[in-house]
Amino acid sequence: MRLDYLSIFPAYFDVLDISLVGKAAINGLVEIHAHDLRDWTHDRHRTVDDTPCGGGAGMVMKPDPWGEAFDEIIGTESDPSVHVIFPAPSGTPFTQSAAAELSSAQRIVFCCGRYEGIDHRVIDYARSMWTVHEVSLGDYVLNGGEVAALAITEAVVRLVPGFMGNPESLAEESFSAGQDGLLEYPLFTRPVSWRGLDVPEVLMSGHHGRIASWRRDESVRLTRERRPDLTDSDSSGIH
Ligand SMILES: Nc1ccccc1-c1cnco1
Repeated sequence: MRLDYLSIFPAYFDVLDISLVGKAAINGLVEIHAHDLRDWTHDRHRTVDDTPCGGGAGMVMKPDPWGEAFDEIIGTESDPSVHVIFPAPSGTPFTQSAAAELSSAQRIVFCCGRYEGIDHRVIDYARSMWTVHEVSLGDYVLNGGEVAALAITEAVVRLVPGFMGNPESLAEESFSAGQDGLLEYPLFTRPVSWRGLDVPEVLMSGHHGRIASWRRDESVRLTRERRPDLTDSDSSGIH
């Protein structure tokens, strides 16, 4: 899988060389390329923004640098196998199932907007050429798409076959299919007693049936408490 990042702050992605994703890059599972959008400007100030047509506050990212960067990084041929991701507050909520789908992609290009956003024709052009995803991480405001791109990268790459040492651990995580769309149950390890707090006895009983039942009950309780929106979804085991 090749991952490209287009940003006016490409140094954000240096962290990928040290994180878990870095290991995948080393063993050849993942190829990381970060690019400075200003490399595709031609004026002395390396300008990437301009005032919004129709007025309004702030600045909008000009289409030209993006178009020239696309030509060089992706090419000028249409190819639906290339996934282009625009993190944006107006995007579709990013989910674990979207991460799972993207984990089989051979090529993902992250376009990290800043200012008030990117000239919409950039997205329209990208849609005419590749498979485009405008995605939001949640209902809050970031200063740009870089942090969202890092989060999406981690969610996707850890699902790439061969990346996780123990793929079985993926099955029991929150939002994984194996978890029935429920939140993960509380976890404990040694010591059994810590600052007057004890591991639930059932987990020390060695009775696998009771342990599984306790874990399921805890997942259902937590999901009902914190994510009632998940309790009605078809994927959750509770209704
Ligand atoms: N607020 C933002 C600004 C720029 C690019 C993405 C976002 C974003 C993504 N998910 C939530 O916010």
